Amino acid sequence: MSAPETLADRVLSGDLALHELEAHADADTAVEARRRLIAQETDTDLSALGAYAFDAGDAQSNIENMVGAVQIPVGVAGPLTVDGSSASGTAYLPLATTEGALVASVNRGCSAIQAAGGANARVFQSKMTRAPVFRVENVHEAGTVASWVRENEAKLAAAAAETTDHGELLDVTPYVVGDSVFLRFGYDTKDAMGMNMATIATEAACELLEEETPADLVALSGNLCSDKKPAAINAVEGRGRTVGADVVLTREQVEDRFGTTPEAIEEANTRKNLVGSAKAGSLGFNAHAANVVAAVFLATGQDAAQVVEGGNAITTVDVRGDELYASVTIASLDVGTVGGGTKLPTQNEALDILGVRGGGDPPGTNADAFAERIAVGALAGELSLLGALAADNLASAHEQLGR
Ligand SMILES: CC(C)(COP(=O)([O-])OP(=O)([O-])OC[C@H]1O[C@@H](n2cnc3c(N)ncnc32)[C@H](O)[C@@H]1OP(=O)([O-])[O-])[C@@H](O)C(=O)NCCC(=O)NCCSC(=O)C[C@@](C)(O)CC(=O)[O-]
Ligand SMILES: NC(=O)C1=CN([C@@H]2O[C@H](COP(=O)(O)OP(=O)(O)OC[C@H]3O[C@@H](n4cnc5c(N)ncnc54)[C@H](OP(=O)(O)O)[C@@H]3O)[C@@H](O)[C@H]2O)C=CC1
Repeated sequence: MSAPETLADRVLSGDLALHELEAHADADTAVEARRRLIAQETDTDLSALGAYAFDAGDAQSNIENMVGAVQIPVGVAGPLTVDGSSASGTAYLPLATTEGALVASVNRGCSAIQAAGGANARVFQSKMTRAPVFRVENVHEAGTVASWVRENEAKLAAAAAETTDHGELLDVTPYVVGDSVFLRFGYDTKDAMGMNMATIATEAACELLEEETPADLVALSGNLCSDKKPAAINAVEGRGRTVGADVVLTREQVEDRFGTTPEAIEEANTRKNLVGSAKAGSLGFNAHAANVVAAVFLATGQDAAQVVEGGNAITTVDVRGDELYASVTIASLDVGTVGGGTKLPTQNEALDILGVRGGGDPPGTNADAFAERIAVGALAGELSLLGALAADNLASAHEQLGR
């Protein structure tokens, strides 16, 4: 095994490629060699990047050309009691962020929800999607392929099942545009977010489809999935977990926690989250659901690019007599408690705070509980920010805490 300096010199001399270092040293030495080289080449001090708290070998399936790790401060909001289909009881919410005032705000929302005895939450659908695109001759052939798919879903499911123990093909929906056929495959991926699982399973199903029909696969992802892009299909049909949360607060709780009235919060929600979002052509009819989604995703090893879909949320607020009803429904929350970045040690610990590390019993229940806790966290964030806007103290809060 070579020392980091020797390895770095071999890369500089052209003897080794930058990405080949792990084949010539243990993972931590390879990372150190690469960091030295980049520091030298860029004349920088990268010692903070090198101060990370896990073995580089643990991250080998998560990163290539590793030079270190960035650290994001993690705070907690809560306690927060959830009555869900899988989540039950009280837990804290780990939030990784650099936006001052965010944790304080979510914490304030949590304290209001706690005063009300907790929030309800429910996963309505769990379906990760992958939508390949096929070339056909013309619309007649497109019709033939779509019909074959509708009649042979069981065969496609069997082909997909060959590739995974946990994944299950739920449905396949054909969409035709001229000589292109898109098939939106939807899978129950249990506790995995499921994007690798669904992609591998869909490839197997596509091989069968190409054997049995005139369709030619052009791309295994044809963007109707729709992964990591703002898309109405996810907002309408859902993707990953579709999950809702709601709570009823008394007038006293609203006044005590937010210094404003139920009527003022309702008006802020209507004019901002509903009318303002409609005028903006927004897909998300909420204030900042993505703030909570992003902070929990970073803390727990979710795929950060899928925050795009996690922002597909609608917040409703209604005065009911002398009480305030508030809800958040997230259409496409892509979460897992196994796989991807969830297995890294710090991310594992964050999942432990929520009590959802690893596979659930039965499978799928941990990721369901996780989704429900995120939805309630988003509700806490919505209530607090709407409260701050209604009481006109958003700017002053960020002057005090956020700078
Ligand atoms: C900042 C507060 C919470 C002050 O709120 P406050 O009511 O003035 O403060 P308070 O001292 O009376 O404390 C009330 C509660 O807030 C919490 N709290 C208070 N301070 C802390 C703290 N240091 N650490 C942890 N928790 C804290 C805590 O729960 C506390 O209760 P207690 O425990 O004392 O009984 C409030 O003004 C607020 O929430 N403002 C809104 C800020 C916000 O939501 N920012 C989110 C980011 S904005 C953004 O990114 C999106 C945006 C705005 O662009 C989207 C859009 O277009 O709408
Ligand atoms: N390939 C792509 O196109 C994309 C990939 N990604 C990346 O994909 C990764 C996430 O993919 P994902 O498939 O979730 O994870 P992994 O690829 O890490 O696979 C997780 C595997 O865990 C196994 N498993 C064990 N216990 C359970 C359980 N209780 N529930 C479900 N599965 C279980 C499953 O094996 P088995 O299947 O054998 O049952 C599953 O396939 C992330 O790193 C993400 O960044 C993101 C977007 C696109």
